Amino acid sequence: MYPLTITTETKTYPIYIGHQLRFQVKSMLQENTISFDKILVITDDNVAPLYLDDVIRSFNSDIVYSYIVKNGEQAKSFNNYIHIQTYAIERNLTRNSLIIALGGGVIGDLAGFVAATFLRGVNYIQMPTTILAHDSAVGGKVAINHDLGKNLIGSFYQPAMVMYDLETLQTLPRRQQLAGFAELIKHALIDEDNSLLTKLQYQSLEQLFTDKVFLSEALYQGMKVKATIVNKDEKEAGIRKYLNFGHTLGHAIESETNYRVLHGEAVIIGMLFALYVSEIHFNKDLNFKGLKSWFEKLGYETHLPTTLNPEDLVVQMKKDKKVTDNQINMVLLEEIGKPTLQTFNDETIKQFLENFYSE
Ligand SMILES: NC(=O)c1ccc[n+]([C@@H]2O[C@H](COP(=O)([O-])OP(=O)(O)OC[C@H]3O[C@@H](n4cnc5c(N)ncnc54)[C@H](O)[C@@H]3O)[C@@H](O)[C@H]2O)c1
Ligand SMILES: O=C(O)C(=O)C[C@@H](O)[C@H](O)[C@H](O)COP(=O)(O)O
Ligand SMILES: [Zn+2]
Repeated sequence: MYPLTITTETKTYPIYIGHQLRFQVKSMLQENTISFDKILVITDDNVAPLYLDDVIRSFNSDIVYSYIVKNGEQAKSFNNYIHIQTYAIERNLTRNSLIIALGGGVIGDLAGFVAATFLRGVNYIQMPTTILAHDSAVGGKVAINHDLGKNLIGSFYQPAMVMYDLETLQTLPRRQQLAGFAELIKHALIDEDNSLLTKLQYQSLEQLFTDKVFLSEALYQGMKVKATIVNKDEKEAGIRKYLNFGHTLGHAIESETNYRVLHGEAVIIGMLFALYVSEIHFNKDLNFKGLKSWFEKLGYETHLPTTLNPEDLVVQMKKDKKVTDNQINMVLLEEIGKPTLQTFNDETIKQFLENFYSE
C-alpha cells in the first residue's frame, strides 16, 4: 500500500501502512533521515509483552529505554506524564533523542504530549496497534486528561512518521475492535464521498474483522479522510472541527462514567445524538433509525447510560474545546457526508438530551 503523506505548516511526514512494519523501524528511520542518539519507547502492559521486543530488537540495547504504563484511559494522567519526564531526564535523553509511541490512542496521546514538551520538543513516531489509532496516530493532537475533563491539557504536535503494522491488530480483543471501528464509521459519515460508508455497511462484522484485505483498505480510506482534513486545517481553526463529530457528547459520557465507557463506545452514542439533533434542526430524514439499528446489529450500546443525567452532561459538554461565547457548538450533518457546526444554548441541549433518552 502506498504511503499517505501529511503536509502541514509545522511538518510533513509519511504514514506507512502494512504488515510486519514493527521489525523495520531502524531501516525506516534511516530511510526517512530521522536521526537519534537515544530512543525511549512508551507503551502499555498489554502491548509490551506482545510487540515491544519486535520493535527494539534491531537497536543497540545501550541506547534504547522503555517505559511501560498500566493500560487504559487512566494512563493519560499527569502522574504518568511527570514520571515519564523524570525517567527521560534521569537517562540523559537529549534534544536529538526519539520517542516511540507503541500502542493505541492512549499511548499515542500520552507519548506525543511527553514528546511535545520534553526539552521543548523532541521527535516522536507513532506506531499504532489498535483500529481506533488509525485516527489518533494521525494529525498531531496529543493530550492528557484532567480530573475535571477529557483531553484538557495538550498540544498540536506532529509526529515525524507513522508506522501502522496491521498485523498487530490480530491480538485486539473484540470490545476494542468494535470501539475502534466507531472512528472509522465517523470518517465514513463525514466524508462527502459515500464509498467508505457503503463499503462498511455491506460487510458483516465477522467479515469486517477477519477479512484482512478489506480491513486494511477501509483503514487506509479512513486515514485518507483524516489526512485530507488535517492537511487543510492543522490547528482546528475550521473544518478540522468536523473530526469531532460525535465527540461533544462522547467526551462528556466518557468523563461522567469515569471512563468505564470506552472512547469509541461513547462516540457511537455521541454520533447518534448528533444525528438525532440534525434531523430536528434541519427537518430532514438522515436515516437516524436505520443507522441506529445498524450500530445495534454490530453490537454497540446505542442508549445513554441511565446513570447519567442531562444536567451533568451539559456541564461536561461546556468543557468541550469547540465552546464559544459560553455556548455549545455541535458538529451536525446537513446530509450524510456534509458536516456543519451549529451553536446551541444549554437549555436546548438539555431538552434534546431528555428526549434522546426515550429514542
Ligand atoms: N489524538 C487523536 O487525534 C485521537 C483520536 C481518537 C482517539 N484519541 C484517543 O485515543 C484513546 C483511545 O484509543 P484506543 O481505543 O486505541 O485505546 P487504548 O490505547 O487504551 O487501547 C485499547 C486497549 O487495547 C490494548 N491494546 C492495544 N493494542 C493492542 C493489541 N495490538 N493487541 C492487544 N491489545 C492491545 C490496550 O492495552 C488497551 O487496553 C482515547 O484516549 C481517545 O481520546 C485520540
Ligand atoms: O483529530 C481530531 O481533530 C479529532 O477531533 C479526532 C478525535 O477522534 C479525537 O478523539 C480527538 O482527540 C478529540 O480531540 P479534542 O480536541 O476534542 O480533545
Ligand atoms: Zn475520537
